[in-house]
Amino acid sequence: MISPSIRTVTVGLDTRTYDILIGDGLIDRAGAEIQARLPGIRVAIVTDENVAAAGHLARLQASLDEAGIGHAALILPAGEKTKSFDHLQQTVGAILDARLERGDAVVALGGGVIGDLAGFAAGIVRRGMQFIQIPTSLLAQVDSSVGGKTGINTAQGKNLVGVFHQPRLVLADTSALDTLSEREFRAGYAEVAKYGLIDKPDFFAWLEANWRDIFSGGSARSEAIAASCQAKADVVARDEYETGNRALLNLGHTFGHALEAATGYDSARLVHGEGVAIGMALAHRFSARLNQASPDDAIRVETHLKAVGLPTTLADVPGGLPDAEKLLAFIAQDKKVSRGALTFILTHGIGQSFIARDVPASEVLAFLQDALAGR
Ligand SMILES: NC(=O)c1ccc[n+]([C@@H]2O[C@H](COP(=O)([O-])OP(=O)(O)OC[C@H]3O[C@@H](n4cnc5c(N)ncnc54)[C@H](O)[C@@H]3O)[C@@H](O)[C@H]2O)c1
Ligand SMILES: O=C(O)C(=O)C[C@@H](O)[C@H](O)[C@H](O)COP(=O)(O)O
Ligand SMILES: [Zn+2]
Repeated sequence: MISPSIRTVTVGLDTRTYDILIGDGLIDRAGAEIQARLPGIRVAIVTDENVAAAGHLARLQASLDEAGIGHAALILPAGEKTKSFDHLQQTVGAILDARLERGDAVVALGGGVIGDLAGFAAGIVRRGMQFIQIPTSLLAQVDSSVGGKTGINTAQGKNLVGVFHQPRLVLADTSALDTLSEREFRAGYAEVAKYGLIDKPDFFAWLEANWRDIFSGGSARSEAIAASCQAKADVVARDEYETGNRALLNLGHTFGHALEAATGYDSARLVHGEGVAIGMALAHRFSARLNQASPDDAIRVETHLKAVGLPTTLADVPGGLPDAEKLLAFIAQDKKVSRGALTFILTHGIGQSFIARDVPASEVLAFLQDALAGR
């Protein structure tokens, strides 16, 4: 069934092993791909207004009809604020109203917001339903659809409520990216660059040379998506529940998540990938300040992120930020905090990240004060 133009990356998790299929036109083949793996199921599609308006919902529904798969759909507002208790309740209600059984599937058709929310609902309705990811943003295709982290935000911080719940299948239709805005494509690129900065210096150098081809939809685009999925699959297969090195995937997120919370999850001001871009630039600068890395590496990271049009400093966040103490309070809610001690992903250089436990809050505070003052 799988054509040669479709790439497959496998996430190896014993009996819960699943495939990520990457290629053009997969939404139109979704019905057949689902029927082949989960015969006889019905599905609840969860999507958002932008994705539906771009025609992807209709394509998916037509494909499900063709395969004889019964379906219901819930269309939610677009944007980070949708990852909320209110929308979780609405999603759970819609799945139950559609009378889906435990063996039926929730299908997330959209970006990471829809994937995280719908995945959480799938993880808790009837104590765990089947879950299928059809990611339509670059960020979701390279990161959020893989690995089983699901959840919602609260006023206290990002992703503070959720469950691990792996999908049974990921269908990354690269043609869906043609309707994505440039801003959102750029934001997703931050997570692509992240894999290079974590432990793949050659991949980062390749991105520096090839990012234009990735942005213009050339062959480098699907290559970058597959490489990113492979990088994430390798980490998840070794450490599904983040008891160790999976935390490296959080590079840039300790600062980035605090910024998202501090801006009230207002997607007009800051989206996740932009927060991650600023967070990665800060993590490299903070590492240099703590004499862990050369300042030249921090400059190299910032130069590349700026070249693609991503924000890299606190001053790049429109509308102003709270003071350093308040930002530190959000950081103190991070899920990597252990017995009160802050954990950061720091680096010894490009592709040499490491988990730093017990980072003194006083160092973080002084760094944030300087960063807010533009020093
Ligand atoms: N679970 C994980 O492992 C993981 C990993 C990374 C990020 N995340 C989460 O993912 C979220 C960010 O994901 P995102 O950047 O995809 O945001 P998103 O879901 O808000 O999507 C970005 C925007 O693009 C629109 N969109 C998506 N696909 C489209 C398409 N094909 N055509 C037109 N418009 C389209 C959406 O409507 C939205 O406005 C954050 O909440 C973040 O915390 C989770
Ligand atoms: O999958 C992971 O593990 C990641 O950390 C990937 C991140 O890009 C993603 O944003 C994730 O949701 C952050 O995880 P969290 O545990 O800090 O909420
Ligand atoms: Zn992320």
